[in-house]
Amino acid sequence: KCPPSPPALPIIGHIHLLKSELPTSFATLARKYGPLMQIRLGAAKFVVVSDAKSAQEILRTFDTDFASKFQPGPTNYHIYEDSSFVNAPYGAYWRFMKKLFMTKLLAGSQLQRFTNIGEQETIKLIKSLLNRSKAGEPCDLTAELTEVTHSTIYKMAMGRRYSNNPSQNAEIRKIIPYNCENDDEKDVIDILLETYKDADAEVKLTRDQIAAIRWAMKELINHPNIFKILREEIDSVVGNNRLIKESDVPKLPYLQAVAKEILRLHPPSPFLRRLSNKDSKINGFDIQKGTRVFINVYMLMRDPNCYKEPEKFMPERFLGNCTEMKGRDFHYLPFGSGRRGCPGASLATSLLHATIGALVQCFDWKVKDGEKADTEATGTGYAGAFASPLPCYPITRFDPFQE
Ligand code: HEM
Repeated sequence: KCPPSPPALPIIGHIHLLKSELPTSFATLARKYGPLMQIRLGAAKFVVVSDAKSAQEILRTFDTDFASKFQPGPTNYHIYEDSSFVNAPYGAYWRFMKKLFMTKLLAGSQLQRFTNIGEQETIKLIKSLLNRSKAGEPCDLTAELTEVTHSTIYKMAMGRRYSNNPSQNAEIRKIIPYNCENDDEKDVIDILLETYKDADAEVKLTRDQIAAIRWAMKELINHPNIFKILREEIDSVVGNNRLIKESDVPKLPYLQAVAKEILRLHPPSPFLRRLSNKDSKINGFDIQKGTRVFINVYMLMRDPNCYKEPEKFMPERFLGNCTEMKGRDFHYLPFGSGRRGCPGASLATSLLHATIGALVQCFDWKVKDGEKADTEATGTGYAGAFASPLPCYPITRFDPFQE
């Protein structure tokens, strides 16, 4: 019993049924063809999952059987195909990297070091925006955030060897040796260097982080009432003589709710990708070994049976006991779930809190050429909204560095 499929055309399959925004196109088809459907894009076949029950079966009950990922593009053109941790097949290499991430890179003092780097970079961002504000200049917030995120990732990867000179960083990247072809000969350093040179990981991490902050600022500019509540909360906890810090966050539930709501409404990765390692049955349908699966988390996180007025930006839904979310883990998946879930989730959220908090604490925001920040829908293609420019004016309201 195979999942149903919309009528296909020869050669192109279902491409003609899709608009440029893939998550919403798949959602429209799923409403007609059901929570599990087969889609063919040219020669490539996929199963698209659109309900929490099937997602739970894949990500929890049969997690190991679906623990590999397929490459989103043609693999022949993937330069770092063999070294990518983000896309690595489930196996010894992935397990080794995962362990390294969880026990060394994203644990204990390293995690604290990353959080400190995040805080230093936020200070740099605020200082740069204060200068813009003083000069009465507009800024492209996306460009500023890109700069900060790149520099954060380089500092995390290179530690003390990182320099403040951008051209030197480019040089460092060029000279890192990368000639170990044979998997058996790789040592820890080779693998770490590969991870560092992993274009997928770097692009993805940079893109996700920037997309989330950019969406947060757009929604906050367009919802002055929510902006005001958030600022009042920050003022009441942090006071008015210093910049917000990561350690303030536990006392800032509204800030946490804003970040959660941003990731619900605008997940930087609207799809999770899985590749089945063996034949299985999901939600009553047969899924063959080798099937490529897209889980449409964009749709799950806008399910009207789970969220009241799902299209609206309402951080309140994540406050208090959060009854809306009880037992609904598989309706909230901005960081994925299971073995392949995002190991950087807590670091990412803590960077998100610090940056959004500081931007709200220090500035009023005006959008160039008009009242509202344009909130284009999901962004085109497979990925979430890419980092398009966000031109706006920061108006200094509080300068934590004033003597
Ligand atoms: C707002 C920021 C971020 C978002 C929304 C995000 C989201 C995601 C998502 C959805 C996945 C796929 C999960 C799945 O398939 O179940 C993922 C994987 C991953 N993320 Fe993140 N991420 C973010 C930031 C970070 C950061 C800061 C790091 C590292 C420091 C990180 C490291 C990774 C890695 C290594 C994987 C691949 C894990 C694997 O395949 O086993 N992410 N992320």
